[in-house]
Amino acid sequence: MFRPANRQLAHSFARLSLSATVRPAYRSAAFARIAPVVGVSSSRSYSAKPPQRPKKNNNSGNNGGRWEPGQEKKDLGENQTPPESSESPARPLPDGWVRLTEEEVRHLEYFFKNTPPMKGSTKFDHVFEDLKKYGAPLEVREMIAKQKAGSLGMMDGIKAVRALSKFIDEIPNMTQNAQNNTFTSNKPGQQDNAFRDEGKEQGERQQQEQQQQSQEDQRQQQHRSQSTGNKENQKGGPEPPRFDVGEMAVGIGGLIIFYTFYSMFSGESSREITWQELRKNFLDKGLVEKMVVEEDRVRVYLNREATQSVYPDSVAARPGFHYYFSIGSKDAFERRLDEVQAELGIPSSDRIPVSYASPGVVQNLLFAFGPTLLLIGLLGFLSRRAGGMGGGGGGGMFGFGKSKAKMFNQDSAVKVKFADVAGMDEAKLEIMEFVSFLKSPERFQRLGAKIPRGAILSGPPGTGKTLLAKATAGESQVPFFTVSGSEFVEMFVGVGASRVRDLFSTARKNAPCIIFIDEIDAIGKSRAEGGGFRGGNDEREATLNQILTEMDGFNTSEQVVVLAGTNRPDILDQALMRPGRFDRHIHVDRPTMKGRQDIFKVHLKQIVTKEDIEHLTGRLAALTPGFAGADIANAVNEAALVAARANATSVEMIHFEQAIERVIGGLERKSLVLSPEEKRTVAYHEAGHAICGWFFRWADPLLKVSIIPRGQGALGYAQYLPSSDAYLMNTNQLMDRMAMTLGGRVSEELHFPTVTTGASDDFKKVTRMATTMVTQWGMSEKVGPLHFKSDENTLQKPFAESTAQTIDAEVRRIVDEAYKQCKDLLIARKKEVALVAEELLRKEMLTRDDLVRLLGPREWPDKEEFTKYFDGKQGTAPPPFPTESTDSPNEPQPAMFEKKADEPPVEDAKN
Ligand SMILES: Nc1ncnc2c1ncn2[C@@H]1O[C@H](COP(=O)(O)OP(=O)(O)OP(=O)(O)O)[C@@H](O)[C@H]1O
Repeated sequence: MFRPANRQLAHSFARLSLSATVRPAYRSAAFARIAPVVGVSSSRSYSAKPPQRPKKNNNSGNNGGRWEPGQEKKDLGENQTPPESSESPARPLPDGWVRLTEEEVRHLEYFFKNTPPMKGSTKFDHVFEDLKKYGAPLEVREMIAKQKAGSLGMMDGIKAVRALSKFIDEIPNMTQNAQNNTFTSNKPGQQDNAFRDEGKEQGERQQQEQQQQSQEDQRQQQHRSQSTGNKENQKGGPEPPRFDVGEMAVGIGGLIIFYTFYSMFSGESSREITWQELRKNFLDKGLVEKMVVEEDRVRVYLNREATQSVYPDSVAARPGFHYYFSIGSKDAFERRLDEVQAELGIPSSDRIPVSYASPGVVQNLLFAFGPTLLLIGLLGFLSRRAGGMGGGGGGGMFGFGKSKAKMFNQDSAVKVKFADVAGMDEAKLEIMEFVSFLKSPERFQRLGAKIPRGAILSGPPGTGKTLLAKATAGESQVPFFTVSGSEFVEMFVGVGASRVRDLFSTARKNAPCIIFIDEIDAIGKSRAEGGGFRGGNDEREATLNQILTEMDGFNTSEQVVVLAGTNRPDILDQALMRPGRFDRHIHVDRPTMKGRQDIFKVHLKQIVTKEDIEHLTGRLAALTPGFAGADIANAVNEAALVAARANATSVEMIHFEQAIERVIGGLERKSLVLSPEEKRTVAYHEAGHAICGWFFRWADPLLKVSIIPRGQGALGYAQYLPSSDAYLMNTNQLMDRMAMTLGGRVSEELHFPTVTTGASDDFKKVTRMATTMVTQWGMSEKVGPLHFKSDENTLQKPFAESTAQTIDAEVRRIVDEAYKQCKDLLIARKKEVALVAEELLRKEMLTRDDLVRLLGPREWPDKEEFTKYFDGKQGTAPPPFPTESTDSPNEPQPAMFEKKADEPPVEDAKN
């Protein structure tokens, strides 16, 4: 009767078996765990027959009664079902089971009893009995055959255990049916009464045995029967058949594991010997069972049982062990063996069988082509990885070919929406089309419209190109891949292209989705650029070509939108911009006054402030012409930090103004101490700028003038409110601006015996402005309406030498005119300059109100936003917008400083 406890045991044993066969390192540990389990079944009381002795050869009387090789074969063919004894008539077996031959069982038994650590043990005797009577899975027979051939592997053991565990799984059915006195086979509908018959038969036999056995055995038997919980027994009925299928399976499982494990890992499995040793030790004593010739050597298989009796402690008798010796030629070996056998008087019918192992076709082919195939495979693998030549990138060597794009999807969601992007209504409108395409493509396809492939977002840094792309993904609710153009560039050729392939293939898998390539100019530069100075650009070109190919590869229904951001659309390859690739070109400019106000509103949402938002944002927007969205975000955050530093409960106007001042001019340099003479020079220099700004009609209205050093190298500055949204400037405005810029130096000339280096940056601006007027804006009569593109990277000038001279002369003329205009004013207003300079020396910083107090109201009407937000009632002092500065002699000008000074027209002049 199968006991649930045993079933559990059997299952755990099957699991344990697998791990034991798979991990040889745990050999002893596994065995230690197996042994107690096996020990459970050893308490059964089957009668164990003593191990059979090797049969003597009765056919040949001339060999001294030694063991005759081939005897077993003759008596009992290998793998041949033994003739059933009268005790055990043929009975059906479970599916997939075979009845082992006597020789096979004996082989197993011998293995057990001669392999440490089970040497001499009789604990498994009942298992061998079971094997004889009930058979075993076919896999066990195959294992035995392989072990004999020396090719038993781990998989054979695993297969056998699997077959057994399949059988174990069926045990509950058998147990159930056994209670109803029937066992069912695996096949539905087919009755298999193998174990029922076996059980009955065994029960009867055991009852007979029990009568013959000693009293003590009987008591032990009864005790055991009781402990199995047999119901009939408890009821006091007749002794039932004591057959326990689960217990038997556990026993066979243990046997399989032991057999596989120790066959494979029981130390030395072969040893070379000489022909002389073979002859003296084994041939002469008749211990050789067979020989197998393999190429240039011969395996010798000894009859183990005979060898064991002759050499009890030798390794030669160990299961799975064999000797081998080398041969010069097969003919010579056969001749020699014949001679020896003739000498020993062995009749030709009993001679040692010799077989020839042929390596087989596959093995031959492998030997011939294996190394070459391996080499080709290795090279293919490496080149595939290095160049990422496989479809979809394939990873690249050490992962180089994999795209580094970051992916955002619904989970790691892009939370940005169009509402978070302010001040670029037209750009939003344009890109909105992509959203509707991604959301409802059928609307477009129905009318036969081709879907736009992508768009280039161009514009100055920080204007919100990335933000806009993210918002597009956020609105469309699709995955968003973002990658920077520079991430495609690597030192290995082909990696960029591979990454592009990988990116697009991932995107296709995640369609509909958006790819955003930031700084596309890193790879998308015009291939014609660079003229004769090219070199090392092949990798970049290959990457660009790959992008072009991938974009061509989209079919119109593929919902992958490619957006790209750049600050330099002018240098992009024209192939990128053609229809069918980046169809749309969306320019995102610096925000207008209204745009800045909206952006301030977006960022002020997270700020605690009690100010009136409408007025606050208007004033801040007016103070920050030329600011990009990123500058605004930075200024707002800076204001909150300033307020926190001052322990304020809310961020106030003063904090915003200080923050803007800091963003524009940099940190105050309190550590920079100027001498009184230097300070005086700076004061007169700045006063010169301030007076020009106050009295020239077309100059920008002054907001603030200061002589506190800030940032890198600015010793003082005058700040104006430029005509922020003016995109056109006339000659008058340009001349006034140039004259105002020269005001610092002219003032120094007028008030000091010598001049300083402080006006260097002013000269640079004036020269650039004048040059642009002559060469690009057609503001010189002599040069005329011509545009000469100035490119500092090219050595050739786009004009003749004579034109160059004319340009030089015209630039000089314009600057001279501005200088004269400035000098005339400052001579006329020398007293006012001194007035402002002395006040500046006293207070270090003057506001517009101070100037009104010192100079009277400005003669020219102020701009509307100026009067609206700077009426002197709000705020302490207008923050700086440094348009003019006094340079320190040695230090470079801050880039920010210069840039703001020329907004917006001179920015164009750079091109
Ligand atoms: N129009 C805007 N509305 C709101 N915030 C903005 C806007 N433009 C920029 N910002 C802020 O500036 C930050 C930086 O902007 P973003 O990275 O999009 O600029 P970009 O144009 O892509 O810059 P770059 O050319 O240097 O890559 C944004 O995270 C956002 O906080």
